[in-house]
Amino acid sequence: MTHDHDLATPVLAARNVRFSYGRGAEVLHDVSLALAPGETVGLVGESGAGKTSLLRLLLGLGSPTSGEILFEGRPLDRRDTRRLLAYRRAVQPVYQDPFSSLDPRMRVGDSIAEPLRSLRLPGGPARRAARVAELLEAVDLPADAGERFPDAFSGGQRQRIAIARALAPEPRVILADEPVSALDTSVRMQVIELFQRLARERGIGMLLVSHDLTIVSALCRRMAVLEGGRLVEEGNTRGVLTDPRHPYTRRLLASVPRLPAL
Ligand SMILES: Nc1ncnc2c1ncn2[C@@H]1O[C@H](COP(=O)(O)OP(=O)(O)OP(=O)(O)O)[C@@H](O)[C@H]1O
Repeated sequence: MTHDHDLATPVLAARNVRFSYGRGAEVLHDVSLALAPGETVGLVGESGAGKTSLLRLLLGLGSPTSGEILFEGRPLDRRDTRRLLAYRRAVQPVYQDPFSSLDPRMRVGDSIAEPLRSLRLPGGPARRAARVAELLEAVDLPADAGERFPDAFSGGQRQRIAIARALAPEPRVILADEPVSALDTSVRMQVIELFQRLARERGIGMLLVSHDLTIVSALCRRMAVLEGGRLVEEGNTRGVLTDPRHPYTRRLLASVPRLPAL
C-alpha cells in the first residue's frame, strides 16, 4: 500500500451537493465541504439540519440529487470497481450506537477482521490475526478481547471495538456520527482521547458529527455549521466559537450551558 498521497488534494469532498429522500423535500441545499488529508472537522447543527444525510452521501450510502462527492479530487464512478474499493478502504464510518453496530453472534476478533476480508486486503488468517492483535492494542483493549463476544463488553469498550474495525483497512478518514453520545459521560472523554490520539499519531482525518460543541472543540481544528440543509458557517473552530458570524451559530453557542474552555 502506498502512502505518498497528494497533500494538497482533499481526501473527500462534497461539491454543490443537493439531496432529497425519494420525492420528499430537499434536505441538503448546495452543500460544499472538503476534508484535507489528516484534517479534523466538526459538523454541528440542530436535529434535522441534515448532518447524518451529508455523512451518508460522503460514505457512498446514497447519491446526491445533484452535485458530486469527490474522492481524492475526482468524482466517484460506480463502474470503476478498483477505485471504489480504494474509496471503501479509505473512508470508514463509526456510528453512534455501539450496541447495534456489532454483530452479537460474531467474536470480536472476527468483527474487526471482517473489513480486511471484505475489502480484499492482502494476507491470510495468520496475518489477519496479527493485525487484530495490533488493532486491539491500538484501542487499549486486552489481547484476549478478540476471543469474546460483544455482550462481554461495556458501551465504551464496544465503541473501541467499532473504532478498531474502522481502523483495520488503514483508512485516510473516519466519518463519525455522534460517536460518544450513547456512552456514559464517564467514558466519553476516554473515547474522545482515543480519537485525538489516532488523528495525531496516525494522521487520520476525521469528520465528526456532533451537537456537542465541547467535543468538537476538543477534537476538531475546523468546524462547519449546518442549518436547515445549508452550510451557514465554516472556519477554524477556535475562531468560530469565539467570534461566531452567523446568527444561528450564535444561538447554538448560547444554548450550550457551559462554554468549552478555549
Ligand atoms: N430515511 C429518511 N427518509 C426521509 N426523510 C429523512 C430520512 N432521514 C432523514 N430524513 C429527513 O432529512 C432531514 C435531515 O435529517 P438528518 O438526519 O440528516 O439530520 P441531522 O442533522 O443528522 O439530525 P439528527 O441530529 O437528529 O440526527 C430531516 O428533515 C429528516 O426528517
